[in-house]
Amino acid sequence: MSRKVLTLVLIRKPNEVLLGYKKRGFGSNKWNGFGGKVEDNESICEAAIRELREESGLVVSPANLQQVGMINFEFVGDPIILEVHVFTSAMYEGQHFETEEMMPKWFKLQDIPFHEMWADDRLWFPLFLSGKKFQGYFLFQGHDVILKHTLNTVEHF
Ligand SMILES: Nc1[nH]c(=O)nc2c1ncn2[C@H]1C[C@H](O)[C@@H](COP(=O)(O)OP(=O)(O)OP(=O)(O)O)O1
Repeated sequence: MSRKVLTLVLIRKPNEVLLGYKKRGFGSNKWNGFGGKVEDNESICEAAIRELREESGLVVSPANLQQVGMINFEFVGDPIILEVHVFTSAMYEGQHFETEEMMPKWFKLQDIPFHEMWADDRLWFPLFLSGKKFQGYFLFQGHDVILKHTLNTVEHF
């Protein structure tokens, strides 16, 4: 088993969250946070900020970026574990814009499109939205079916 470290950033307003419709690549045709692979020359926080900027146009400073989750994903038949570090910020600069990869859109919290998101999101978003920190593990069969999972709140990372 080897690991790939990835980031996922969810920008919040009091009653809304910014999601992006992924137009290509892994998880395409789903609404998701912004993120991607951590490169060799950068920290996980630096990668989170860079991927957010590249995919949405928004800029967040390191001081405003808060880690809220850490999730390991395993896919049946794939020896690579995805270690996804989930961050949030309520402070950002810039205007979001559509990129080749993502179409950003604000969603009211009661209108989050879980039926068009990764199946795990429905399980951990409530923790994230209520300000809790969490750690999870999800075993997927294909991209839609969760065979097994664990999800726990944690005090800090
Ligand atoms: N089950 C899951 N639930 C979820 O909410 N986000 C997931 C997820 N599995 C992966 N992600 C996130 C992590 C990361 O932000 C993104 C995938 O990373 P990337 O955008 O780098 O993938 P790509 O294959 O598009 O890479 P590039 O071609 O390098 O852009 O999806």
